[in-house]
Amino acid sequence: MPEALDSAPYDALLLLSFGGPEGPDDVIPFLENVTRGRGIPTERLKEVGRHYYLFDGVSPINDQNRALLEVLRKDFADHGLDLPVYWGNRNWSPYLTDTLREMAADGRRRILTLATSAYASYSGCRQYRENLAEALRTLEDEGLEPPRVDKLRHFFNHPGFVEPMVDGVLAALADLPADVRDGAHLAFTTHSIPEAAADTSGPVEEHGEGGAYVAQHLEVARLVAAAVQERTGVERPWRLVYQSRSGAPHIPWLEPDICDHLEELGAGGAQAVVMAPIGFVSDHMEVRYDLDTEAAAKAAELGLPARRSATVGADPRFAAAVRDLVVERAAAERGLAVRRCALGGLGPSHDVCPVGCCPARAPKPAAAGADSPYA
Ligand SMILES: CC1=C(CCC(=O)O)c2cc3nc(cc4[nH]c(cc5[nH]c(cc1n2)c(C)c5CCC(=O)O)c(CCC(=O)O)c4C)C(CCC(=O)O)=C3C
Ligand SMILES: [Fe+2]
Repeated sequence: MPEALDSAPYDALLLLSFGGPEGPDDVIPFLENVTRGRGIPTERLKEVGRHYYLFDGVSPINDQNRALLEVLRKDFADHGLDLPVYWGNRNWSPYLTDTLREMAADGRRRILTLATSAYASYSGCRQYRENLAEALRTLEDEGLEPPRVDKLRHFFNHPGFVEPMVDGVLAALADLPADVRDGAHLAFTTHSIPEAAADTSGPVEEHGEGGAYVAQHLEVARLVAAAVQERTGVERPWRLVYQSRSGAPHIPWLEPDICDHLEELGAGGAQAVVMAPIGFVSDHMEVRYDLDTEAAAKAAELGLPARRSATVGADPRFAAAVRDLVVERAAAERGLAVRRCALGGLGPSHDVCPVGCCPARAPKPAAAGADSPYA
C-alpha cells in the first residue's frame, strides 16, 4: 500500500458540473434551468435545442462526468487518498442541492469542490459559487446544518490539464495528411463570453484587456503551442478564437468566432488547421456540435483539412492533478507551506476567490469565497 495522503480537514470532494439532458424530453426543461433570468433570445434557445435533438437529446457531458468520477475514485484509492467523491450539477440531475443534502446526511462537514471549469470568469466560477450558496441556503431552510464548502483553485495551468491537451494536438496533427501537417495552423478555442464579463473576470490592470479569462486562455494556448513546437520541431501559427456565442447581437462578445477564423485561414491560403478546445474540460455539446458539426462543415466547405483535438476528459493525468490539488489545498488549510504546481508565467491561481471577484450583473450570495455568507 502507498503511504496514506492527508486530506484533512476535508472529508469529501464534490465534483460540481454543468449537467446536461439525457433524452429528448429533458431538453426543454434543461434549457429552462440554464437560461432562467439570463435574457437569452428565444431564437437562440430554439437553435440550441436543435443541437441537442441532433444527438437524441443526450448531452455528452454526463457520461464524461461518470468517467471522471471513476478515474478520480481509482486514482485516490491507488494513492492512499481516503476521500469520498460525490457528484452534483448546476442544471440537471444529479442536482447539486440533492447531492449536498446527501453529503450532509452522510456526516460530511468540510467539503472541497472541483468545478469542471478550469478558468476564471462569472460563468466558469462565480456562477458555480452562487449555486453552492443557494443549495446551502436550501439545506438551512430544511433545518439541516450546512457543511462548510471550499473550492479548488483554477487549474488551467496545472501540467495535468495542459499535458493531455498537448498530446491531443499531436494526435490531431498526426491524423492530418502528411503533406499539409507542417503547414497546419492551431486554432485554440474557448467559450465566448460578453466582453464586459471578460474584463471583470480578474483585474484588467493586471491581465490586460479581456481580464483573467483571456489572459489564462492565452497562457494555455501559448504553453500548448510551445510544447507542440518542441515535440514536432515545427513552428506553427496559432491564435485564440471563440465559439458558442449566445446573447443579443448588439452586446459585444469575445471574437473572432471560430467559423470566421476558418474563413480567414482559408482566404489566407492556410494548408490545414487543428482546432483545440482548450476552454472545455471534456467533450461538451459545444465541442460535439459547434466544432465537430458546424465548424467541421465550414472547413469542408472551404476545402481546408481540419481536425479537432481531444479534450482532457477522464485522462488519468488529470485525475492525478486533482489529487495533487486536493492534497495541496488540504495542507494549506492545515497551515503548512505547500508547493503549488503551475506551468508558465502566471503562477498558481488563488485558493480563495477575493471579494467581488468575477461579479454578476445582479449581486447574489456566493459560497466558497472571501465574500461567502457561510463560514
Ligand atoms: C464560459 C462558459 C462555459 C465554460 C465553463 C463551464 O464549463 O462551466 C460554459 C459551459 C457550458 N455551457 C453549457 C450549455 C449552455 N450554456 C449556455 C449559455 C451560456 N454559456 C456561457 C458561458 C459558458 N458556458 C454564457 C456566457 C452563456 C450565455 C448565458 C449566460 O450568461 O448564462 C446555454 C444557453 C443557450 C446558449 O445560449 O447557448 C447552454 C445550453 C454547457 C453544457 C453543454 C452540454 O450539454 O454538453 C457547458 C459545459
Ligand atoms: Fe454555457
